[in-house]
Amino acid sequence: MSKNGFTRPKGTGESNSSPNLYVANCGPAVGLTHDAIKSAFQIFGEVIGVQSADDSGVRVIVCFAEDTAAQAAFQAWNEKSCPNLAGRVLHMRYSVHRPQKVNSNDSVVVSHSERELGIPGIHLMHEFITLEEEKELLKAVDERPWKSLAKRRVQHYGYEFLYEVRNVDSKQFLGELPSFVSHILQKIVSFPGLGDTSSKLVDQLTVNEYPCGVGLSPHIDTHSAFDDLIFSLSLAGSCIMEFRQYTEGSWNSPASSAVDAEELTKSAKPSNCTRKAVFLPPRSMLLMSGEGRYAWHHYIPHHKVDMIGDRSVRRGSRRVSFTFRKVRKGPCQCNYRQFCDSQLES
Ligand SMILES: O=C(O)CCC(=O)C(=O)O
Ligand SMILES: [Fe+2]
Repeated sequence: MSKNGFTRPKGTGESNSSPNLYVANCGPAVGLTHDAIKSAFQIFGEVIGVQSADDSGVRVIVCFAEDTAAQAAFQAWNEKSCPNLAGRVLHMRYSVHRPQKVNSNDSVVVSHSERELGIPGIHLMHEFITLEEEKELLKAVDERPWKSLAKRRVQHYGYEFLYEVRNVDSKQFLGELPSFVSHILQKIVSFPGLGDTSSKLVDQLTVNEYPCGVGLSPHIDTHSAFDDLIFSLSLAGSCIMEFRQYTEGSWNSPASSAVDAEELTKSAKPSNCTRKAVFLPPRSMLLMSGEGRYAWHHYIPHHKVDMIGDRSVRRGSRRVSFTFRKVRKGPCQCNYRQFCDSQLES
């Protein structure tokens, strides 16, 4: 079963009837975008969509509207050098969609883009880094010591994040962010639409490594701890991130303790909140700012399989995130007092 819930039908050969083709040796990692693949396959009939079959970047699922179009493509291009796709030899199989069972009570519409999500201040950029850069970042952190929490491992740079108080000790500077993230810092500075704010000069990095099925409790990053902009880069595996706007929330609800208090909120069924979610693929950069950063809780569900519409997406063996923030000097003066520890406690 691929991570999208597509699988090879029983039996072999061209007798199989399915509008979906699993196509190997083809994908963004070899310079073929999903759009380019879609237009190439469209000569056989309407293509509903092209999606990654897994995180490799070289295997895709091409979904046609009609079985006959998939058969025509299979006959013409399977195991042949394909002139419309840079002469690559494509390896194909028919594939069918078998959604996996998940808890439907938990369902929330999952968006693929910031526009669909529609939360002010939340931005998502796909393919923020290349596959090569992703590999190098993972190698760099895997060569450094991890600190084990109850269910995941972390590394902190710049300033240590103290989970008990959900804050940093701003007097304990650990040093500049490591050189292996220098090119990321440059890209952050030129993230579109940021303007001239000093909060893009991030100085704190938390690296989280989540094993498959581990998530993160709903929380708002403490206002008094960090400036307006929070950047989170996803590596290795995907997940969905849910955003919750509580009507009667406060800065530390619904979980009154640390971000790592997974058990506390694991079973909490939200009744008094608006929920939205976005899919975070590997190499994407999420920016939380403004209302999305200050007034919405963010949450990674504790699932091995995320439901995206009627598709099930199995999480990889791990997801590693790099969260970049700027430690706040002085109290937060945001317009979201209800969620602001600086303004409630002063
Ligand atoms: O893993 C992520 O993308 C988010 C991490 C996060 O929200 C946090 O460390 O506060
Ligand atoms: Fe967070």
